[in-house]
Amino acid sequence: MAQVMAERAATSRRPAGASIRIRNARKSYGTTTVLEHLDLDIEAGEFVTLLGPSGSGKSTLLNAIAGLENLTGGTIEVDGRDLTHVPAHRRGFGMVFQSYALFPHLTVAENVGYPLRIRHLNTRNRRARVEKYLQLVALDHVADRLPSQLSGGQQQRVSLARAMVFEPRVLLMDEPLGALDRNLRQALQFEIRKLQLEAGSTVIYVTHDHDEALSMSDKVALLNGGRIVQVAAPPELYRNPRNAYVAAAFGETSLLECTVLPGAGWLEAKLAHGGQALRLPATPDHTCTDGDGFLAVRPEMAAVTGPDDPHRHLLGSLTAVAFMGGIWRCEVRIGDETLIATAPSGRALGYRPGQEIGLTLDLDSLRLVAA
Ligand SMILES: Nc1ncnc2c1ncn2[C@@H]1O[C@H](COP(=O)(O)OP(=O)(O)OP(=O)(O)O)[C@@H](O)[C@H]1O
Repeated sequence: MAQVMAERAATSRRPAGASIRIRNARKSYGTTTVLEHLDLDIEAGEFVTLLGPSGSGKSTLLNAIAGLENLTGGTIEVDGRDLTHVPAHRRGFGMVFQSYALFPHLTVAENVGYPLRIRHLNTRNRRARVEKYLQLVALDHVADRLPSQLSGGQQQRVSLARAMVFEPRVLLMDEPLGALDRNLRQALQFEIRKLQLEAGSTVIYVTHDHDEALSMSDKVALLNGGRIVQVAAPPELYRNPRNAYVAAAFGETSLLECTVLPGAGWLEAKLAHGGQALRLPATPDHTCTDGDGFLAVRPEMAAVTGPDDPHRHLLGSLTAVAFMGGIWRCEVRIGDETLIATAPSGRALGYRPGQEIGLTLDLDSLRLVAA
């Protein structure tokens, strides 16, 4: 009962995450422009990932939100308050970096308690809070060790607990799992998301790992060259990419060059290589509705069949086959381009590389995208 009441009390004083509104953010170093006219809206309690290739401006944007970098122009509002010129230490955000940045001479518990000490929390409350967060990251059994006596994954969990212990409204993370091996990354991805949902904080998370972004986030902002190309929930980004860059950024996609001709209720995609054509339902999800673009095909949208199948949509030549457990992964040549298709692996494929095959396509899911 006491436990339930304590948990209720903790819940009732739990701070909700803050909302963040970035408008027309710009950053230049001399003549080099790093962020350009960037807008981003983050709702309270959202987990938003900044994803993009090296040099696309992810860290610069995160550091500007943290107050560690000054913008050249634009504004950052947090819960409606303009924080653009407020220094980092006054923003009260938690931060986690790839390098754990723990104090080497302090124990795990002292490291986690540090943000509370500088906020002058009394010893009793400090102890209780440190214990709670060490339990949350499953490290209460190593509270008295020094960071050097921990593994990399454990050290990163300490820095996570230290960033969360003062229950910040905003938690900023810059590639926090970048130095860890794959298995540990996956375990910690799950843990971070669980902790964030529990605490209700707003998280902005930088990564260049697409799978990490898709699996953890409420929303992903995909950056390229200092601009946000598309920001949306992961299923939306996956299903309805705005252009070929976004389509290629998530999962495997075959992009076939085509020319689009609009019709009444349909769009015709004339493939640039091989001379075949395809009619798709004209929905608002296509971003190329007239002229040159790409037909974006995910492997699960294209199934291999016989060349004489009356339901086939395209013809191609099978060039390679791989057994992937649940499916056969098939590389199919169409003109000069390659399309990845699948076939169920419950039975023999029945076709060998070099053979002509047919493809049936999920026409409702295919997208015609701008370059
Ligand atoms: N102090 C600086 N002076 C000049 N250019 C800089 C400076 N800091 C960053 N840049 C440039 O700004 C661009 C964006 O850098 P940023 O670190 O934000 O990219 P990123 O997407 O986080 O990349 P990565 O994934 O490699 O960390 C890069 O081209 C970088 O060279």
